[in-house]
Amino acid sequence: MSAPLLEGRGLRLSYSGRTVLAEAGVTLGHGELVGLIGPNGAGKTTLLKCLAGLLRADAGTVTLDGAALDRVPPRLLARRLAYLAQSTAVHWPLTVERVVALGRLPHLDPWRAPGAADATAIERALAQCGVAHLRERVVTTLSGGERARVLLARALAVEPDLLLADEPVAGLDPYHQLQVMEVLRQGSTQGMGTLVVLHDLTLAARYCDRVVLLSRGGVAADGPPAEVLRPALLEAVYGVRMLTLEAGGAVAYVPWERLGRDPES
Ligand SMILES: Nc1ncnc2c1ncn2[C@@H]1O[C@H](COP(=O)(O)OP(=O)(O)OP(=O)(O)O)[C@@H](O)[C@H]1O
Repeated sequence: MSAPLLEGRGLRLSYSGRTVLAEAGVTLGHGELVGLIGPNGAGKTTLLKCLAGLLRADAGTVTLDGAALDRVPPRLLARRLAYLAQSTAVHWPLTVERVVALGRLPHLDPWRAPGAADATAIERALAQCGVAHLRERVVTTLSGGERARVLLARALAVEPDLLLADEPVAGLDPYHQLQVMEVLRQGSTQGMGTLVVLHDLTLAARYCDRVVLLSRGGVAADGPPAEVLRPALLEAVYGVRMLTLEAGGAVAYVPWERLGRDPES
């Protein structure tokens, strides 16, 4: 059997003696769209950073196509893996088009100017994220939701095999939440493996092939959305009773009632 596209196993990480990741593990296959969910502070960003090679765990392994991630040459890794951070802060006053073009940097070398393939990737990413009309705008002047979509476009312009996206729909209006999830879904049909941090369980249920529920730094459940998003499990992990609304074979999850103290505190 071939190795998964990305695999993290037994990842442990502590800050000042406080456990943030406790034997966390996740796999991601080619063409899979996997939702990473869990309460604030559960360790989702930390896990994503470990999987991206941005943070070294105290123990455990991360492999890309079966090879240790830290052995993959940085330039090759930058071509294959795109990481979309939770923060949408941008400090450089570049135009939107230039920001998205930065996604092509791993594919260029000092002796080759950007070519047709680069231009195509940039145009496609601008269009997919609905920001082509903003191309001449300076990115620091954009609204939060506009900026978030520009940063996703930069990640997609890489044309990576693997996208690790930390809350790409945070701060987006309903139209653009659906647009972004559709873009991720489309990426999957073209073979891109995506691990996406989400707080919206309805989006996770509707778009993801699989959902990984993180709680207190460990994986509480990993499986198809219908198996993971069970009322009793959600109550235990989130400390919230969810209303579930079923319509046309889909399930919507509405946070309804807090059941006690914050389960991560
Ligand atoms: N550099 C750090 N030093 C100390 N503690 C940290 C550090 N980075 C993260 N933490 C702690 O680790 C825990 C997990 O943080 P992380 O950002 O991974 O959570 P998360 O699941 O992504 O949360 P959220 O949903 O709020 O984004 C939190 O309790 C956080 O306070």
